[in-house]
Amino acid sequence: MKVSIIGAGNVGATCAQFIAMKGIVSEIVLLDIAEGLAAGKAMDLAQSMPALGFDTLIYPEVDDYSKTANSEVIVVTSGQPRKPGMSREELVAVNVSIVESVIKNAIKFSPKAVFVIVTNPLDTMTLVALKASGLPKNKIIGMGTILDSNRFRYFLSKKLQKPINEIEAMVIGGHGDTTMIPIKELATYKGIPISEILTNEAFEEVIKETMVGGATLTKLLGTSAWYGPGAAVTELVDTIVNDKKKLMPNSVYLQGEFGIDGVCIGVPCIIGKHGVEGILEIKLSDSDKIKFINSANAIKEVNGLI
Ligand SMILES: NC(=O)C1=CN([C@@H]2O[C@H](COP(=O)(O)OP(=O)(O)OC[C@H]3O[C@@H](n4cnc5c(N)ncnc54)[C@H](O)[C@@H]3O)[C@@H](O)[C@H]2O)C=CC1
Ligand SMILES: O=C([O-])CC(=O)C(=O)O
Repeated sequence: MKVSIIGAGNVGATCAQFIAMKGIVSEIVLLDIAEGLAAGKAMDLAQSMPALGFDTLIYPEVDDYSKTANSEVIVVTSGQPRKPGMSREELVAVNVSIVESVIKNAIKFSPKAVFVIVTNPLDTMTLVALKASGLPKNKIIGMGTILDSNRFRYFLSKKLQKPINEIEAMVIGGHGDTTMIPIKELATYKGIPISEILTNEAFEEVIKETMVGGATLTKLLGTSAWYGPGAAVTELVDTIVNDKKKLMPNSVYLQGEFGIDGVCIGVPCIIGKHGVEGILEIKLSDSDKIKFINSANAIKEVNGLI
């Protein structure tokens, strides 16, 4: 089993690290256009294996896609990250041509792969990938709201002072500071609705922290995050490769679901070896329905720039 990661920067290399450490596949190809970067990261990672007890083969490549041939999954982490003070949407002009060229190169050698898109602005880049690939929509998955959901769980765990793994929560909508929608009704602690435990004011604070979670990290780090993103991609890749049929929110192309047409946006979907194997049209509150429509319209506006 082979996974190729295109873009060996902070997020791509962390994906390689976590995927290797979890032993999800036997081979990882780490490709970048920057001379030396993929080679250095792959060598460094390989030298960590004896101490940590894993032995995935990691092949570095500089722009030679033939080595990615017959990958089960292609992860696209190539492109610029934002700097403090920027929105993700401001990256659209610089990243659109990168994603287009990466997809066109990768698909020549792995026409059956499922593509996981990570580059921002995520929902627009997922649409760019869908169009550039010509693949059926189930093969193109944008990873954003898995990460947002994990951040929602983190801020809830901090507020409640409870272990994060006892908390379930989901974010849908766009992967943007103003477009994501943390769903109150689905947040639970040990199965108990968190709305029964937290005051409305405290819950709203958590929602605000979640929505700017990526921006907060970007301000602290001077560039955007990588551990949370790398872990979320790893969970998604594991779900695809091992055909887990798991319910997880991802950006997928909608054609009428939730009353939305022609955009990629985060919705709960069943993920397995064929990629998106179903979309679950959960019942939204009236206010979340409005937020979802506004989110889709905001994504459409950015899509208009490509
Ligand atoms: N969807 C999500 O949840 C998240 C998305 N991101 C996005 O992921 C992208 C990557 O972020 P980082 O890894 O932090 O950036 P980075 O700058 O550390 O790495 C990006 C890498 O892409 C490479 N690259 C650029 N053009 C390329 C091409 N044509 N072919 C191959 N490689 C190419 C660069 O040489 C660089 O090594 C950014 O757009 C960022 O906004 C980051 C975190 C989370
Ligand atoms: O914040 C960013 O620009 C990177 C990203 O998408 C995230 O960490 O959620």
